[in-house]
Amino acid sequence: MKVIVSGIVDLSTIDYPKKCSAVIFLHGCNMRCPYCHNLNHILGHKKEMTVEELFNNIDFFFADAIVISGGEPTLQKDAVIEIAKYAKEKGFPVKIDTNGTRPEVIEELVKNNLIDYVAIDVKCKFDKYKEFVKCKEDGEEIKKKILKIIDLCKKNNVFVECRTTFVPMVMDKEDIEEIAKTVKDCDLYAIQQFEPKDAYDEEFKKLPMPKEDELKELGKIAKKYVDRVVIRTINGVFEI
Ligand SMILES: C[S@@+](CC[C@H](N)C(=O)[O-])C[C@H]1O[C@@H](n2cnc3c(N)ncnc32)[C@H](O)[C@@H]1O
Ligand code: SF4
Repeated sequence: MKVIVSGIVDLSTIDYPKKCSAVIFLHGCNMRCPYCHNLNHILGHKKEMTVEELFNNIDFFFADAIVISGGEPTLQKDAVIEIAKYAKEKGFPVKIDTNGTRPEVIEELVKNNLIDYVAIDVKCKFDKYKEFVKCKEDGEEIKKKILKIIDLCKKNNVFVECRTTFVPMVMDKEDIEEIAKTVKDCDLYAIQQFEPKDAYDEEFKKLPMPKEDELKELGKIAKKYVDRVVIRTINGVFEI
């Protein structure tokens, strides 16, 4: 089988907490998040290869873990499973970044011991979802799917992070409060600093980057509900 890849990063120190990872960006996405800094690249680049060819393209000199990201990697179910199997056979821990819309793919990974870390993006308050990210599911469906993934991971001892990229002017503390209440059972909730430079929607390139202090205040709100909260900024990761 062939994997449709948009890019590979041989070494990242930020994509897998506390590890140096190689990141595989799979092509395609079922959302159109206006703030997304990857989507233009993902949609514009496409290369088909086998999993073996993919791994031969990665320089493993420093990396000690694999991150499967994108785009939305779960859209390529068989590819994700094969990549995870290949990585596990080579002894690498595997993390997947997902928007949460394909719990069945995460279930297959979890049930077959092919995944160590699941990071689920929770985009905004659930009643704003459809309009904000242009997905086909409504907010309630998305919420059920996200909760199913959290439950699966918790029951099978797979680390599960939820995270929100905070975009000023279009989100506020109510978004964070509702999300944190909903995902309270996850192992970690991260609030990420929006970087406007490469946003998919031109209008979002004009929005400001949220200040660290603002994110810390939001982190305190989230902390009322979730045991472990961090904020991720261009200056690093801060525990709340
Ligand atoms: C590009 S997504 C790919 C994985 C998956 N589709 C998802 O949405 O989680 C990976 C991460 O990048 C974050 N991200 C996207 N655009 C960003 C931006 N402009 N600034 C900061 N983080 C951003 C997302 O919120 C997500 O946590
Ligand atoms: S942030 Fe993730 S879900 Fe949203 S458009 Fe980008 S790749 Fe797709």
